[in-house]
Amino acid sequence: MGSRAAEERMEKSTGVHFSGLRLEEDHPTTSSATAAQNGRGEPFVIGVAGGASSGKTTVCDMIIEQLHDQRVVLINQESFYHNLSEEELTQVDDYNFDHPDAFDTEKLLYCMENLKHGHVVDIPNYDFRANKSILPARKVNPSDVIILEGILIFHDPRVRDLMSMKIFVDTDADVRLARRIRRDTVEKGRDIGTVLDQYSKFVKPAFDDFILPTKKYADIIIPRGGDNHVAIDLIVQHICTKLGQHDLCKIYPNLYVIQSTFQIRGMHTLIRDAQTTKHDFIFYSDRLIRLVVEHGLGHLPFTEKQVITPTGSVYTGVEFCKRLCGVSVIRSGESMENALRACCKGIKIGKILIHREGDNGQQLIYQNLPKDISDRHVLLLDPILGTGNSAVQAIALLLQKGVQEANIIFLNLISAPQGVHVVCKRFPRIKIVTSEIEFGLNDDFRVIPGMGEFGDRYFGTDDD
Ligand SMILES: Nc1ncnc2c1ncn2[C@@H]1O[C@H](COP(=O)(O)OP(=O)(O)O)[C@@H](O)[C@H]1O
Ligand SMILES: Nc1ccn([C@@H]2O[C@H](COP(=O)(O)O)[C@@H](O)[C@H]2O)c(=O)n1
Ligand SMILES: [Mg+2]
Repeated sequence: MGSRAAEERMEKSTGVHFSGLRLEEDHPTTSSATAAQNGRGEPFVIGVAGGASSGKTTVCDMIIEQLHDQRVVLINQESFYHNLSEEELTQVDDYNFDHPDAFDTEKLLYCMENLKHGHVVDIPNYDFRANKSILPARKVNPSDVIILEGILIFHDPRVRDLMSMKIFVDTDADVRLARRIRRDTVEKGRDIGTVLDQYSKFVKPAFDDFILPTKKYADIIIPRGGDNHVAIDLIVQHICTKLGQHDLCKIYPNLYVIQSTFQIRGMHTLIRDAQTTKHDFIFYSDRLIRLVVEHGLGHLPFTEKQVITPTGSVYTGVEFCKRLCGVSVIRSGESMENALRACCKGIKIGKILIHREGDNGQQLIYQNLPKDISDRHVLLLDPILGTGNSAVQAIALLLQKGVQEANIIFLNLISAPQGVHVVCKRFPRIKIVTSEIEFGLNDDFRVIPGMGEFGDRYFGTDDD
């Protein structure tokens, strides 16, 4: 790809983003594409409803803290309170802030639509003391996870339809009232008489009439709010699983893309950068390869094993699968052998050389495989899955040698969707483990964005 084309691609795919957790003016940072932009699909939207002071914000903060390696943004329904007229402001005690009409839901939908399409949005900054929005608005960046929180966030079906997961925080009325009194007097500077009047006049009736009836829409009901660590752990686990799933994983259940973290994105950024030195390229490729290998090993069968610890106690664990070997596709695949040896002491590693003539004529040139390979689970090593043609040749050879299709785990650093389709359709029982799915292939059948000729960069045989 020419440098002009590369520049155009950069312009399209980057731009200034800010962590959704922070106000722009606090912590400007640059970050890379979000789920919506990197082809992983739309953001995962979570709705969190419940009575006022039930612990919604506390639960959201705990989820966000545990999702520390993901781009998450929290949007409060309270940001979309209608601004009161001067007259309403003079009689604010008669205003019902707990009725669905108190919110500008159209504006909320507009902001969500923009966020889902990858645009930065201005979210009003609501001031409870002034009973109105104040400037500056909060700049919110598109994120992988959007949490929508508010007493009536499940009321409007159009808002509910945005959500992939709905959580209702269920806390006793007396606890909610006690917390509200404390919060409104201490944080909002209100007197207790006003707080109690508002509660009996508006808050309690609205809870019964509008909030409680939306509990039926919840997928998960959390009793005890932020005290319920088990529920929060399970929610976080579920979100992580969903985020780790590339759309291709939904088509091919045997394709595993290791869950992206900022560390993994950082390593990919380095090895994909054409300016990265050979030393750094090897260092970060090795780190990523090790992760892929460890992940691949996790798909091997195991048997239960009990051992006695030095304290004389029984530890019930598992034993590694012993009938195992590696097979590297020469030459790039050899870069993965060290990581495999480091993880599996004394492992046998066979080799296959496939000559690439153009990109359709693949020819098997050389093979050196363990004699008893048919009895083994095989970790097939090739850092790049491009067209899938070499992979098909290599896998066909393994099957010819008697290896069970289900016993092959194909390990890649990066995989092009075309290669995944070719391999998974032809060999639906083999597993593919990869660290990132690429955009595709260019006219020369090279993976894009890719990282160039992996073998040349790793073994130092490129031009520089
Ligand atoms: N589990 C808890 N134990 C004690 N205090 C809590 C707990 N959860 C929330 N709070 C306090 O109650 C108040 C309301 O909680 P918050 O999470 O803001 O509720 P909501 O967002 O539903 O109005 C806050 O002052 C918060 O610190
Ligand atoms: N100016 C306002 C606006 C809203 N409220 C009350 O806030 C409650 C909702 O906020 P939560 O964090 O508890 O979800 C709701 O009960 C409103 O009555 C207010 O007091 N003043
Ligand atoms: Mg709140």
